[in-house]
Amino acid sequence: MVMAWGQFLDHDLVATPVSKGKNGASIKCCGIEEIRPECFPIQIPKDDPYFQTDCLNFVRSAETVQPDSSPTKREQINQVTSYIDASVVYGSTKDMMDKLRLFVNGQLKTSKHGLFPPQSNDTCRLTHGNEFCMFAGDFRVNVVPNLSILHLIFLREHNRIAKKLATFNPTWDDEKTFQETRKIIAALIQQISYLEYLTGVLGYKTISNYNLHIASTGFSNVYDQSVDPSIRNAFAAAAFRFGHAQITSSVLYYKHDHLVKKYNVEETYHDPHLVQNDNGQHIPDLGRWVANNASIKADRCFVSSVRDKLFIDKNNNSLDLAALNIQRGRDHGIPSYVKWRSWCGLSEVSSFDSGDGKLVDHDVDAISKLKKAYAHVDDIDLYAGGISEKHLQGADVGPTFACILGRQFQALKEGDRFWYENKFKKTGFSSATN
Ligand code: HEM
Ligand SMILES: [Ca+2]
Repeated sequence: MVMAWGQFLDHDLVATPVSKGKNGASIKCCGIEEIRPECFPIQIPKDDPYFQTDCLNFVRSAETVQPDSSPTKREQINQVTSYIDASVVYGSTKDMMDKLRLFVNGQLKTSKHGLFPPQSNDTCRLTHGNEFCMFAGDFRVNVVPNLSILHLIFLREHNRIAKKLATFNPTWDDEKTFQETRKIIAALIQQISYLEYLTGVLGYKTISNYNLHIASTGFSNVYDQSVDPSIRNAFAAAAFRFGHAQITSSVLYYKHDHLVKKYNVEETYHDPHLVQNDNGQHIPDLGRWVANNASIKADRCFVSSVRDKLFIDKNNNSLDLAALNIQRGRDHGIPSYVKWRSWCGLSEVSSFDSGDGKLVDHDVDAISKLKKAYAHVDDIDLYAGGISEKHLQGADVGPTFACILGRQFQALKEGDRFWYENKFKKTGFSSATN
C-alpha cells in the first residue's frame, strides 16, 4: 500500500510535461539521423546485462516560455495543482471537473458496473475486446492497476458520501452537495498522507522537525501566506521518486477464497484489463492486494519490471526507470548530491571514503559502487546519491531525501489556505465535522 499511495499522492502534486512534436506527436530520440534539441537520449553501455541496443529514448521536459521571450534559464512546467486537493479525482481545471461531474445530486460520472467513464481508446493499451481506456481526474490513471484502484476507491467514495449528504440535507442542490463532498475527499487524502503515509516514510523525528504532525481532533491554524506551496524541482525530479525502488514485480488478485492469481507488472502497463476483467468483478481482489501488499525496501535496487521492462511493447522496446530518473535530474539541471547535503545542513562531502569529508550516510557497498560510477563526489547525481543512503531510523529514506521531502510537505501544508485543519469560517470544517 505504501508504494501505491506514494504514486497516487505524487500524481496529485505534479505532472511535468515532456516536449512534443508536430500536432502533439511523441518524439523519437533513438535511431534518428539528426539529434533534435528536445532529445537527450541515454547511451547504453555495450555490457548492459539487459538492453541489447545502444540508445534509450529520452525526451526533455517542455520548457516554460517567458512572457517577453527574453533568454533565461530553462524551467519546467507543472500541469496539475501542487496542493493536495484531490486533483487526481477532480482534475486541475474547472473544464476537466465539469467533464467528470454528472451534475445530479453531487455525483461524479461512472459507467456500467460502477467503473470509470471511458475516454478515447488511444490513451491506453487495450488487449481484450469490450474494454476501454479509463477517464479520471489525472490522465495517468491507466498506468498500473494499483494506481487505477486508488482512483476508483475515491471515485466511489465520492459518490457514496454525496449520496449520504444529499439524503441528510434535502435542501442542498447538486452544486452544494458536490462541493461539500469534494472538500471531504480532499481532507481525507491530506489526512491519510500526513498521518499514515508520511509518518512511515519519514519517521517521527523528521515529522517533528518539519512540523508535519496531524492532531487527532480539533483545529490547527497552520496557514502562512508567505509560504510558496508549489512543487520544488528537486522534489519531483529526484527525491519523491524514491518510491520507484518500492515497486514490486507482481500484481496480484487476492481472491476471497484465498487463492492468489499473479501477473508481472510489465504485462499490466497502461492496460485496464485487470480492473475491467469480468465486468470489474475482481476489483475487490485487486483492492485486497493493494491493501495487504508490503512494498519492498526503497534502496538502490529496482525490480527488473521497471529497470529493464518499463512500458515494454510488442517489439520488446522498453525503458529503464532508474536511468530516466537520473537523466531527468540532469535535464532539469538539478544540483548535485553534495550541494543538496549542504542545503540541508548535513555534513559536507569532499571524498568518497577518506578523511573528515567522506560519505557518512552510505554503507561500504554503496560507496564502492558510487566510486565506480563517478570520478569525483561532486559529480554524484542527487537521485543516485539520495536513493543509496542508509535510511534514518524508522524511515524509508536517508537524511538528504528526508530533508527535501520534509521541506516540501511542510510547504504544502503551511502554504495551503484550504488545509483541512484550518479554522476559516468560509473554507474550513465546522467543529462538528473536524
Ligand atoms: C508501478 C509504479 C510506478 C510506475 C510505473 C512509475 C513510472 C513513472 C514514470 C515513467 C515517470 C516519468 C519518468 C521520466 O521520464 O522522468 C515517473 C515519474 C515520477 N514518479 Fe513514478 N512510477 C511509479 C510509482 C511511483 C511511486 C510509488 C512514486 C512515489 C512514491 C512515484 C513518484 C514519481 C514522481 C515524483 C515522478 C515525477 C512526476 C513528474 O514530475 O511529472 N512514482 N514515474
Ligand atoms: Ca493537486
